[in-house]
Amino acid sequence: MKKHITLLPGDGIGPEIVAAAKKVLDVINERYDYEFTSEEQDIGGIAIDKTGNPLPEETIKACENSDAILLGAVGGPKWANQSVRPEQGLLKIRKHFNLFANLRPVTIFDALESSSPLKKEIVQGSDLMIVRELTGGLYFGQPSERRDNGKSVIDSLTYTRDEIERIVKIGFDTAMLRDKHLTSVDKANVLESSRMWREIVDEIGKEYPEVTVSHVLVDAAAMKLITNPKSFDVIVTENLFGDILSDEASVITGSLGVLPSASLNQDNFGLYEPIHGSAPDIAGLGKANPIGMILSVGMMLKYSFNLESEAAKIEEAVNKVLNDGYVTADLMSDDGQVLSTMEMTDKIISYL
Ligand SMILES: NC(=O)c1ccc[n+]([C@@H]2O[C@H](COP(=O)([O-])OP(=O)(O)OC[C@H]3O[C@@H](n4cnc5c(N)ncnc54)[C@H](O)[C@@H]3O)[C@@H](O)[C@H]2O)c1
Ligand SMILES: CC(C)[C@H](C(=O)O)[C@@H](O)C(=O)O
Ligand SMILES: [Mg+2]
Repeated sequence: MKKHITLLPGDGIGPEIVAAAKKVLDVINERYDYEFTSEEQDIGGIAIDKTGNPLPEETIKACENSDAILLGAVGGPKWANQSVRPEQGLLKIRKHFNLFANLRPVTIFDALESSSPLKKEIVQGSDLMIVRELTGGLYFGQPSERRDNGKSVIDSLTYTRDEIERIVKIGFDTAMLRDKHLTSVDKANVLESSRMWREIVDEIGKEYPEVTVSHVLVDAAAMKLITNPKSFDVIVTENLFGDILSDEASVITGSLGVLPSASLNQDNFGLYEPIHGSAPDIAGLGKANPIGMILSVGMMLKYSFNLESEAAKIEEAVNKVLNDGYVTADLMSDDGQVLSTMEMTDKIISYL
């Protein structure tokens, strides 16, 4: 099998974790006789510094000519107050490729049950999937601007029926492959968009009689997620709520650094990235946890290339490394051996 992948390291710890992903890809090439070629392109702050544009045309072209995209992270304090920001590059690439379906699995590794600040009996055995709408809602609404000489400001939340229907269907399809329980998270007690969302979930639910559906308001869902994570199987929700809830869910798994994601379009073309950001506080120190990035490589193998067993091998290797007591600095551990980004990567590779 031949595949070409565009690597977008981006900013902060992005280059460190994408180097880890590349190492894993190279090893998969050698051990399983695949031909995964790759090239690096710029996105985010580094692209602004070089070209003034957070998503240069050259990057788009390279991604268009690829079978999948792996992204590290974008952003950082250097660009936070500029009119052109790194995060715009990420939003643009998601929109350009119509990557509306963002899958964020939240699975706790046995060895990390004590790494969570939550009680072990609460997190033990947690396994849920957040299906986040990724190309609509507040992050893309127009107008979005300051008004009246800065005396007021507007951000707009719009969704079309089609946009809601397609992500809700992904939510139901995902539930069918799992425990057949879908929690739709909204704010229907306040927002019209959420009331329409709820109606559409109920309509589409009729086509999935085997799936039980719960509607939960986002504020209550935020509470329930960390008090009773095992009550969730699949969560389907709009862009902003999914962003916030997925970072919150990382508390269950011990660290933001271990959660991967897939952002897919209707043809299963995908961009794969850990859910965390560029972690400016630890950038360049070799402290970044590469697990979220490496599991994102696994998601790429599974969702874009149909290599399920190879994806499972990556997860198993991560599981074994953690079971043997190896951790990175972000994972609270009393007796674990703390490894750097590359040491952790090499350890995972040695267990592959
Ligand atoms: N997909 C993305 O590219 C993405 C996602 C989220 C945030 N961001 C951007 O990243 C920048 C920093 O944002 P932030 O600080 O709010 O969030 P962040 O996710 O970068 O960091 C939050 C905390 O988690 C830690 N952390 C994150 N990833 C880690 C890893 N792999 N290993 C160990 N520790 C890790 C950080 O050190 C920090 O303490 C901002 O510019 C933000 O817009 C980008
Ligand atoms: C950086 C930002 C635009 C991004 C988002 O909100 O989608 C990030 O927080 C994420 O979760 O991928
Ligand atoms: Mg986020």
